[in-house]
Amino acid sequence: MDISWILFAPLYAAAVALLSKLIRSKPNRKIPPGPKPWPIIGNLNLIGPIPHRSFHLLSQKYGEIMQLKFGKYPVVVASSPEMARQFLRVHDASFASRPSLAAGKYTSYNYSDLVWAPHGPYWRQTRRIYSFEVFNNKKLKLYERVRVAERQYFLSNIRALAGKPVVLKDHLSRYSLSTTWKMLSRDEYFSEGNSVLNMDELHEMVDEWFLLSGVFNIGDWIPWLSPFDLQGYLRMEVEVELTRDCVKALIQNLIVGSMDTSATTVEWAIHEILRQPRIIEKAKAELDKVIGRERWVEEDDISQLPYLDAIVTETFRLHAVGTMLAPHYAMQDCSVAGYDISKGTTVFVNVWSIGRDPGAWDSPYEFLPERFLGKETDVLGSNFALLPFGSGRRVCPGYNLGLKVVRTMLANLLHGFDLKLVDGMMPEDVSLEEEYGLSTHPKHQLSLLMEPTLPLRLY
Ligand code: HEM
Repeated sequence: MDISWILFAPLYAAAVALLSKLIRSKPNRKIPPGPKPWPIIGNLNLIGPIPHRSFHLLSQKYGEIMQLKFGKYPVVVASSPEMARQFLRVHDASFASRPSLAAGKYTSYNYSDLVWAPHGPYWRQTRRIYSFEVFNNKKLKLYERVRVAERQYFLSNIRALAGKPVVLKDHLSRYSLSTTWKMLSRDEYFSEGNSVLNMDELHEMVDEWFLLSGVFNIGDWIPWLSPFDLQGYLRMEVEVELTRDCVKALIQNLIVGSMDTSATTVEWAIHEILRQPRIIEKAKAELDKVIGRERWVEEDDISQLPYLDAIVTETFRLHAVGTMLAPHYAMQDCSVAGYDISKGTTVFVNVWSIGRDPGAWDSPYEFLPERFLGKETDVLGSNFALLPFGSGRRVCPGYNLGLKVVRTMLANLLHGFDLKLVDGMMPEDVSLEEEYGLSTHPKHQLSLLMEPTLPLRLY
């Protein structure tokens, strides 16, 4: 009996499967260019510890829209203002969801927060609560006195440390957090000696949230590896014992949103201007002229301080804390700029690349606030070359508060203190190295001497 068919049976089966797959696959699909994926890992091997830089390098080869595979899942990266516009404005409705990554499951009570919630009725309702109950202009104005009181506490604390090196980051985070917390609860979230919450624990929680939310967890993309938790991220689950998950997740957003983003932006601004003392001199001259030496800078003064505002805008350009926004997710098949993007694709808008796009910016790698002087520059999502808060349906709902805090915090630090480097450090030694996360920080924290410059009764 001829039994050769037994040997060839697996081959026949494979050929039939391939044929039926080809028949089922959609004809003439045009996929964005990108590197060839490996079996199992796809292109994960190309992503280094600072993913926006890895994407940036790849985009130089494959272009402003490219497609990779993480495991077997498609990932598209937009790296130009026009591609950002395509995903966040032209096709916003198709890409306004989030992928179901481990970060959202473990840090945000099973996607119950606003950052990780998939697009749908729950997300819409929580967004409405944020917009009307927390961030509307009237409410923000009402709570200006809270921000002023917290600012005073922040500035006095720093003044008390005159002559000693100050790790500015800790004070900045504490100030941002206390501002939001008191607007929400009218309560002390911590106080020296009698603490409701321990600041170090809270810091740890926020740092973990941002780290976990930003990481590329291998188990997300190669699901059969997820039980092994190869990078150890899932073991780092945030340990806060609370019960009502949705409320907890939303409050958690307010805490992490306010504590890290504004403080990190100011931290980056200080790193950049310490490298160029002329910028500090120019900003101080403007503050002396407009504000004088007898008072602090108030929120309403900012429109009179174009140079200060230009420093903030330039910081957003080079150091948007969300270097790739939060990941977006295709809810349906969609054609973008002539390419077919499949339902289920994760989309990253590489704001880090866009801020350095030579087609959009002169001398893109130079920190040059002057480029914004005499121009109306939008940072809230209509200028796709500058997207620190994102754009479209998922634009940051806290931008109004974030902008107020960043601008006044930086203005008052420059107005009320001389910032001096310690340990013989020279301006050019100030590091711009990054530590990646959902918010990207300076890798090396700075210690500074902060000498008061206004009459002491003001502190
Ligand atoms: C300088 C300050 C801030 C910056 C640069 C910033 C930046 C961002 C970015 C880039 C996104 C993602 C947008 C996208 O995925 O397309 C975002 C979303 C978000 N931000 Fe902010 N943010 C800031 C302040 C705040 C504050 C103060 C809060 C709350 C207290 C906040 C709460 C949120 C929330 C809840 C989301 C998720 C929105 C959604 O997915 O629908 N942010 N932010």
